[in-house]
Amino acid sequence: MPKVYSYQEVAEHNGPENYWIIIDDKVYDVSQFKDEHPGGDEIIMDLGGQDATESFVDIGHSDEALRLLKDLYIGDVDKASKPVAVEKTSSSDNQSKGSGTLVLILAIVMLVVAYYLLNE
Ligand code: HEM
Repeated sequence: MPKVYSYQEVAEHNGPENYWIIIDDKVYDVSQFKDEHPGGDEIIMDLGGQDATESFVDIGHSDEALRLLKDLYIGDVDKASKPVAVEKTSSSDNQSKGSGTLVLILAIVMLVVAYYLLNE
């Protein structure tokens, strides 16, 4: 019998020591694998403690990736338990960083346009 974990238990493994993710109602311990992930560790850490089925499928991972999953499998998710929101501070940091860059680019574009208009 595979071990069964509640969404709450999985959500508690969202780093920095341990990262578990859910794909197709199965729980995978990706704490070590994240460092070897060809798609980068950041993406895995962002999804730590959460259901990553959609992201995993969207990428169109190869059969090799599916084979790797078998070694990381630790149990099933208890579907009777309630999905919980995982607190993520890093992704909101990234967002503000992203918009800061956008503002900088816009400012440079405006300066260049102003320069050309003034020199006409
Ligand atoms: C434990 C789960 C995962 C395993 C075993 C895994 C494995 C792999 C492997 C083997 C590759 C190389 C390309 C391939 O063989 O398909 C790959 C690439 C990649 N993975 Fe994952 N992956 C996992 C989870 C995820 C998740 C949750 C995401 C979230 C979006 C993700 C995003 C990516 C991306 C962006 C690439 C790079 C694709 C490219 O540059 O061609 N992976 N992964």
